[in-house]
Amino acid sequence: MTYRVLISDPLSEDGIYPLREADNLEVDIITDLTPEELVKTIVDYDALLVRSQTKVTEEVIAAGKKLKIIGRAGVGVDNIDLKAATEHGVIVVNAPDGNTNSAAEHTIAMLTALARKIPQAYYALKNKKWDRKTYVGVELKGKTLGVIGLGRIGREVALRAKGQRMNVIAYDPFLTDEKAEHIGVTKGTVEEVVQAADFITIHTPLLKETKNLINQKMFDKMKPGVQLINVARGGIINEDDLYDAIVAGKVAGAALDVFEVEPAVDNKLLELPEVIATPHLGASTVEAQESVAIDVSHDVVRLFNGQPVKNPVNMPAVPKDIMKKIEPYFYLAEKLGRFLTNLTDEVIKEIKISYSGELHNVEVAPITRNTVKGLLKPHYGERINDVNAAYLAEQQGIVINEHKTSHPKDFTNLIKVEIKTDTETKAIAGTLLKGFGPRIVQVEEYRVDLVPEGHLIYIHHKDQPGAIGRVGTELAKKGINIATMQVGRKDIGGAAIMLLSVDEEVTDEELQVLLDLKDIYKVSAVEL
Ligand SMILES: NC(=O)C1=CN([C@@H]2O[C@H](COP(=O)(O)OP(=O)(O)OC[C@H]3O[C@@H](n4cnc5c(N)ncnc54)[C@H](O)[C@@H]3O)[C@@H](O)[C@H]2O)C=CC1
Ligand SMILES: O=C(O)C(=O)COP(=O)(O)O
Repeated sequence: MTYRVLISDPLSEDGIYPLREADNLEVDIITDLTPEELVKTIVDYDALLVRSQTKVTEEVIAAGKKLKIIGRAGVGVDNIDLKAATEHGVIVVNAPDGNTNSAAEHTIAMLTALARKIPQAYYALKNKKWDRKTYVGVELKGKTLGVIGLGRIGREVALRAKGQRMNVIAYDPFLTDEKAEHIGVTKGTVEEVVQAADFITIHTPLLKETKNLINQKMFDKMKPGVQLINVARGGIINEDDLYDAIVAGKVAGAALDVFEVEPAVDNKLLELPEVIATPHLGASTVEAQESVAIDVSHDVVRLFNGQPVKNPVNMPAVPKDIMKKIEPYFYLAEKLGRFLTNLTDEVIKEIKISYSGELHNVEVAPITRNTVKGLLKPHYGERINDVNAAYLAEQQGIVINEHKTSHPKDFTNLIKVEIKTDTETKAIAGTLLKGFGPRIVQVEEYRVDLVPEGHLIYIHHKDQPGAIGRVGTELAKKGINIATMQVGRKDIGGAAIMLLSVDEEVTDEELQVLLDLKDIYKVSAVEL
């Protein structure tokens, strides 16, 4: 099978070699598409690779009926509708490490240029003005840099600023005292940071919580003459409030790489002499572009080779060593879910999954996702996958509960799945037998030993002589071959089950014939 990859923003040709080398991928580079053109074009593609220009809206994602992965060759995914991607089962990956260094270096370049008014002086000189009075700057040494967002880039900026002999104070909700000490920064609240700083640099993602984080109220708390740098995202600093603070003389300067609306050619901030700017160049180095393109390309190749991706954004990443331990359970988990679908006709309210034995101390969320996927597949078909399984369950109001216990009675590992409706609870359990593969070992309250695959007929009957024989005879009459058979009962002469695996799918009419037999209460076909 060949998958088609659309690259809609300029990516490094040297960085996309993993895509070019893959036998199962066909790559098209079509940049500068209008939103309408993208909606039309995406229909034919299985993967979309972008930078920050392409807006991957819900409309684009919904139009991409074949779309399985969106790769962001960079960090910020605010140009991608993550909710829509998750809902449509499209995995989003990014390249979180590839441009850290370049963005940090660009921030320091902006900081230095701002302090020494280099762009303004350059512009004057190019216009034949030799002006040594207007462009007097300030030293960085001994000044305080406030860093808001001490993630990958913020940390690198802090370390470099210390090299300039600056004091660094930082705010990040995940900054611990130990980490602050290790990096050599003072930890503060966001208010403390803006109050203490001579220069403030922003390195958070653009989120609902960070939009307009730096607003009029914050400017009021800042030192007079403060200068700001934004190489993160437009909109984190409120542009109107920044404009007013500069005009009022509170803010002495701002260095902006990013803007609320890009391209930012008509932005009023650019009219102010105190504002220096670059057109979103933080990640624009040969090295960063090659690195981010390689990272997303590898993830696309991984996905289409059935391997787990390394940098998922809309699904938790699972380390390789853990994935190795849990991946063998995915098939079993999906089959347990699939089987359970047949056990109730009522609305499922809760799925409880209990993991025991070897599974009690590993990350089981991916196994849970496979169980939920199997359970909901009859309702969603191929639309459901690892990315959206939990989301779709949540949309249906189904509560998912995971439990872990260390000691299963008879198995080294056991996955027990129970579904609860308003009136009943149905259970199934399975294990992975070393050297033999997956087995279903419990269906409802019956012990079984069943390979979870193929066509099954699941029968509830009364434990009476002749019941099993009648079923066998009837199937023989129809020319249906029984490959394996499991029986289980509660008490002699009481409720019992038969689980027959047959060589072909049975029709509703054939099931009805079985249901009409004496002592047979319920018959269903289970396709695993
Ligand atoms: N101008 C450019 O070309 C580039 C811009 N960026 C932007 O920089 C951002 C940061 O990149 P990385 O450092 O790689 O990401 P990261 O994920 O390593 O770090 C972001 C940090 O922000 C923190 N944070 C989240 N909410 C916060 C809040 N309300 N206040 C303070 N901190 C908060 C997080 O805890 C995290 O530590 C990206 O999201 C992207 O938008 C990234 C690369 C290049
Ligand atoms: O990685 C990021 O978040 C960036 O902002 C870089 O954007 P770009 O890929 O240069 O359009």
